Amino acid sequence: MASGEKLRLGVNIDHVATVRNARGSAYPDPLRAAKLAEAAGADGITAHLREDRRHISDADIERLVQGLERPLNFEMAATGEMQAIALRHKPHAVCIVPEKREERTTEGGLDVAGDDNRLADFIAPLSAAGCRVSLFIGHEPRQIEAAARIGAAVVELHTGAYCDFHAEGETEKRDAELEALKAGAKLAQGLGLEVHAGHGLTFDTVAPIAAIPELVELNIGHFLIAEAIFDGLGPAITRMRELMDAARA
Ligand SMILES: CC(=O)[C@@H](O)[C@H](O)COP(=O)(O)O
Ligand SMILES: NCC(=O)COP(=O)(O)O
Repeated sequence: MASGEKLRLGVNIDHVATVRNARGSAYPDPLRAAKLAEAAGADGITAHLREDRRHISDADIERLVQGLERPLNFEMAATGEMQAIALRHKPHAVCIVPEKREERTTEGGLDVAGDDNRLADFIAPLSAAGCRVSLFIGHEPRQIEAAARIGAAVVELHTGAYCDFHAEGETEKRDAELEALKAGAKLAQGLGLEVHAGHGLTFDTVAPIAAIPELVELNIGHFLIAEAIFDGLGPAITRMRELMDAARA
């Protein structure tokens, strides 16, 4: 990141759709939340169209593509169905995420090193269509090296374990995870990858991650939507922005 350039905040609006779907109602509307997030300073909007459609729907993606001012980061599994949807909409960014049917949330990163030929073939048409392809991975060097080898433009490092250790009071494990994320970010940037991070970040955990100088973008969702219940989405995003900027200052 060039000095003075701000760390971007991508706001993930998946869990607006989770609340909507809990009652099968038409509200709350993820596009309305996304526009509010843009007005509050989000640099982009992230939405994960899961194969089981548990939150974001195909119609949500359609409306986000039509209605957003800022770039859409479209998260999806590496399946033919999702590739066709991405190629139809050509969002600014496509982030490939591993999915397990029964998981509560995205548990780990992609095994790029173990699936490199298939993933190389999978991302090639997306890159050719002008989408900035990102791979959601752990901080292990072999995964980062494989991401660079297969031609991804971006890696997003999974911060879930760091956040979980923090919540559980496992400070030694949290700090070890943070060090590994720092090393991973450095390695990825050295290999020419743009480096993002996200998953599970909160007001309490964001600063040490935002301070990692190689990071260009954080994607944050579940906590911001939860916090919006108490303070509103705009103020929650403003506060997150302040914490990110302070960590960079
Ligand atoms: C890939 C990622 O970290 C986000 O998409 C996050 O997982 C939100 O979606 P879920 O809560 O469905 O996992
Ligand atoms: N890719 C991570 C993301 O979009 C947000 O994850 P979370 O903050 O909802 O856990």
